[in-house]
Amino acid sequence: MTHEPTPSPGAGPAVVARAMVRRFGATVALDGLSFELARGELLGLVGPDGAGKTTAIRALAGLLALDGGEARVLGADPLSGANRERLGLMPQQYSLYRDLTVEENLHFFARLYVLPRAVYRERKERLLAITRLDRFTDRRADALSGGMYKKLALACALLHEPEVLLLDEPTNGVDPVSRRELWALLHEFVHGGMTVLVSTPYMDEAERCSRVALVHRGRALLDGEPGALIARFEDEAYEVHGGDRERLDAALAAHPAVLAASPAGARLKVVVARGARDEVARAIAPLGAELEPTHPDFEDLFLARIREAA
Ligand SMILES: Nc1ncnc2c1ncn2[C@@H]1O[C@H](COP(=O)(O)OP(=O)(O)OP(=O)(O)O)[C@@H](O)[C@H]1O
Repeated sequence: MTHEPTPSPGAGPAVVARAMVRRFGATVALDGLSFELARGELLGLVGPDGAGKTTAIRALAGLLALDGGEARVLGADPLSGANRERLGLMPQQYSLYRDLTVEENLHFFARLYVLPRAVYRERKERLLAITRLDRFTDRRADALSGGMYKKLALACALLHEPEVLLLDEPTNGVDPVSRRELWALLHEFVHGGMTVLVSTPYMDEAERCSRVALVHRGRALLDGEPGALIARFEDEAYEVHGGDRERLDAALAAHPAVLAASPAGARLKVVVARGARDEVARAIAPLGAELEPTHPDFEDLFLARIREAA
C-alpha cells in the first residue's frame, strides 16, 4: 500500500487556487482563477458583484466541487475535510442565532467545536476584548449594529483558532468606522501568524491588503502588492475641470483613448491611455473642459484593466 506523503505543517503555501473552473449551468463562475497565499499572508480578492469571489471561497472551504483546476488548503484537498479544524470560514450571510445574546452565540459555537470549558473562557475573553464586544455580552444578536454583528460572526469563526481564515465580504454593509476596525483586526491576526483570505467588492479596500488579486469574470486580472501595482500603472489619470457634465460624459464615453471615467466628488476622473493626453484634451476643449493630472488609485487601475480585458 502506498501513502501520499503528509505535508509538514510549516511547508508550502497555505492556500493554493490553481486554474479553478466552476460552472453553474451556462454561467461560468470561475474561469481559470489562480492565486496563492503564503503562510501568514493576507490576500484580498477584490472584484465586483458576480466576479466569482464567493464561489472561490466556497471551493477553498470545501463547500463545493470544482469542474476543473485545483484547490489546496494547508496541503490538502478541501473536499477531503482533512484540515477542516484548521480552517475558519466567515461566509457572507453568517448564521448567528439572532434571538441569542452575544455570549450565548459564542457559547453555542464553542460547544460545536467541543472546546474545553477553560479554553473557551480564555478565548471568549480575548475575542470579546479585541472585537470590543465585551460591553455587549448580554445584547441579542438581532439588536447589534451591522458592524457589531460582523465582529461577533468573526469572533465565532475564530473560537477554534484556525490557521487559515476565509472571509467573504466581511465589510459589506458595514459603516466606515467598523470597516476600519475589522481591517485592523485582520492585520492583527496576520501579525499573529494567521493566513487570511478576504474578499471585497470595495476597490478602496485593496490598499489595506498586503497582496491583492483583482478578480473579474472568474479570473485574476492582476495579482500583486497594491503599491507596486499602482506604481506600475502605465496609463494616466486626470481630473476633468469645467464643461457641461452631460456632454462631457458622452464625449469621453465615445473616445477610444479614454479607458475609464468615474465621478470624483463634483468632478469627473478619467483614465487615459498612455501618451493620449493631448488627443483627449483636444476632444474636450470645445466643451470648455480641460485635464489636470491626478494620482491613479486602485479603482482607476481596475477599470482600465477591465476595459483592456474586454
Ligand atoms: N449556486 C449558484 N447557482 C447558479 N449560479 C451561481 C451560483 N453561485 C454563483 N452563481 C453565479 O456565478 C457567478 C459568480 O458568483 P459569485 O457569487 O461567486 O460572485 P461574487 O464575486 O462573490 O459576487 P457577489 O458579491 O454578488 O456574491 C455569478 O454570475 C453568480 O450568479
